[in-house]
Amino acid sequence: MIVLDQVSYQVGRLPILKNICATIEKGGITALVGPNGAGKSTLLSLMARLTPLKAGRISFDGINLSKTPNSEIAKKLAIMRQDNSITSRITVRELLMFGRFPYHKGNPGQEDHEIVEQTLKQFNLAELASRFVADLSGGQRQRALVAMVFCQSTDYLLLDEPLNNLDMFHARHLMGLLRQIADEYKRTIIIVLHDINYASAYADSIMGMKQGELVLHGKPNDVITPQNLQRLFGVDAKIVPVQNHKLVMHYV
Ligand SMILES: Nc1ncnc2c1ncn2[C@@H]1O[C@H](COP(=O)(O)OP(=O)(O)OP(=O)(O)O)[C@@H](O)[C@H]1O
Repeated sequence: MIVLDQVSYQVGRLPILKNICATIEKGGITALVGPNGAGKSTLLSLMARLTPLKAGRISFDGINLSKTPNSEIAKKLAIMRQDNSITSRITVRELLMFGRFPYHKGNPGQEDHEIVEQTLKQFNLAELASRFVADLSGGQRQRALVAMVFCQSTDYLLLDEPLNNLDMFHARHLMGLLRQIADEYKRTIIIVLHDINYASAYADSIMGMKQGELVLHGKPNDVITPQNLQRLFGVDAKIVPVQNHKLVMHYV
């Protein structure tokens, strides 16, 4: 369980996050949605301790994030950030093995190799395993980065817009895979999504942020309403039920 307790953040005098309080249950997928600049990436970055927390408290399974050594955090949570340019000449397979670093400390064993090979298959990356990450297309690189995060075998996976650059097939494949990871491997996934329909179709809960505030938090079918779409995005759109999910027809 993740507890966000009165989390605030400001840059200079500019408030970026305002008193965020939330409890995210263990297991399942939580989608973080909201307009550009709402503070989603900042919140994820604070949760991963990439940005130091200055106000409030964040805990994972009762462990206070601010008071835990990096080596312990690295086995508890893994993050894929939005800005993930990789310039060094490493292959996809090496990237995944890098994700295992908190366990093998530079000396991978049989289990590390098995996990990497299995993950390459799971993420449809076997054919790209020997390619340099820097030479991949944006979407291929994105998939490799999510696979690296998965390889870290952490309870919590924080993913900032992993569907960026993915085509229809790979976006759907990745969301299906994340669903499987949550269900079968009992991992907890917090994912920033811009497409609310993927949140509706694959997430267990949605947190909606706007102007640094958490304005809604609940099950997709409860929070996807015309009023909330208007409040969050300023959009009037028809909502259509499809296979028990509410899909937002915001294209027309
Ligand atoms: N270091 C910084 N200095 C100044 N402003 C910042 C800084 N980091 C973030 N901000 C501002 O904080 C706000 C929230 O940014 P953040 O990237 O968290 O939003 P987001 O919801 O992830 O947006 P997007 O959907 O566009 O990726 C934005 O207005 C951004 O300009």
